[in-house]
Amino acid sequence: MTSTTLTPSFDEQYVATRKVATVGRVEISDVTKSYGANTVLRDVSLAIEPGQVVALIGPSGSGKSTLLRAINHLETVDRGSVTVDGQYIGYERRGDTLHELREAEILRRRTQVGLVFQNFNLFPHLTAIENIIEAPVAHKRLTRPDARALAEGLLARVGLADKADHYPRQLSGGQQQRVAIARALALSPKVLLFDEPTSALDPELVGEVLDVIRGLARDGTTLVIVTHEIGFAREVADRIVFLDHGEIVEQGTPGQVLRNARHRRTRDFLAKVL
Ligand SMILES: Nc1ncnc2c1ncn2[C@@H]1O[C@H](COP(=O)(O)OP(=O)(O)OP(=O)(O)O)[C@@H](O)[C@H]1O
Repeated sequence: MTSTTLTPSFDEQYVATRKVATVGRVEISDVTKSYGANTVLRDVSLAIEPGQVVALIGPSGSGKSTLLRAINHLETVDRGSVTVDGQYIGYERRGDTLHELREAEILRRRTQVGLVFQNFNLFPHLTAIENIIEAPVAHKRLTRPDARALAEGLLARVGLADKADHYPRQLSGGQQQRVAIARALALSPKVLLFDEPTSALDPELVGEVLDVIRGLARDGTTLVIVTHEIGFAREVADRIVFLDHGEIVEQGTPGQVLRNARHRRTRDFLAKVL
């Protein structure tokens, strides 16, 4: 009898180096959302396991950002629900019905889910380190000295220890985005959402932000990334979800979706972007 040693694919080797996560399970159940007559999400269901990295891809206007924002209740939905480790961010269940929580409680629960925007959203009048300090002081009741120590560690983690006292205008786009990621991490979120984190960057600055995201994936953070960077999605994601007209048309490993798409809509989209 002969035996064959299978060489693990790049994807398998990459996933094998990742830490095992136990928190950060996201469950999206039958989510439907309309703006007036425009239905932008239709019965979307998706379960994301702790530590999984999911890339959401799809044409402009397909509902990717809306779905991302529904995860941390920045967007309310018309039907369906989203939970993180079994907890609603915006609601509590009483009997058979969901009741929206008060703003203060929503903000408290939302700290479990960080969101990094395309345009960084840093406060221009605060330095890099001050931008990071504010969030844990406001939302985690950390003292300023403790928040500063945390922020210094996070700046080092994103490779910006020497830029702590720079204002956003003194930083490149890639550096600003790394400060925004450090700020999101300051609340120790279970899940990090990225809305096209590299699309506002000059091409030569994209790599440094992608490196930070790769590091987060290795550390076992649950990541949901809306991206037009199909190459990056292929490399970092465990699962690619293709959304079109508010529906999940297809999902699977990068190999399944990008090389062997089953649906014509997926193939047509990929033919345009690849
Ligand atoms: N606040 C809003 N009010 C009305 N319509 C909205 C609002 N936000 C989004 N939409 C509409 O919802 C649809 C989905 O938008 P969404 O931003 O989720 O798509 P997307 O896939 O992220 O697009 P893109 O790749 O261009 O960012 C679009 O038709 C958009 O015009």
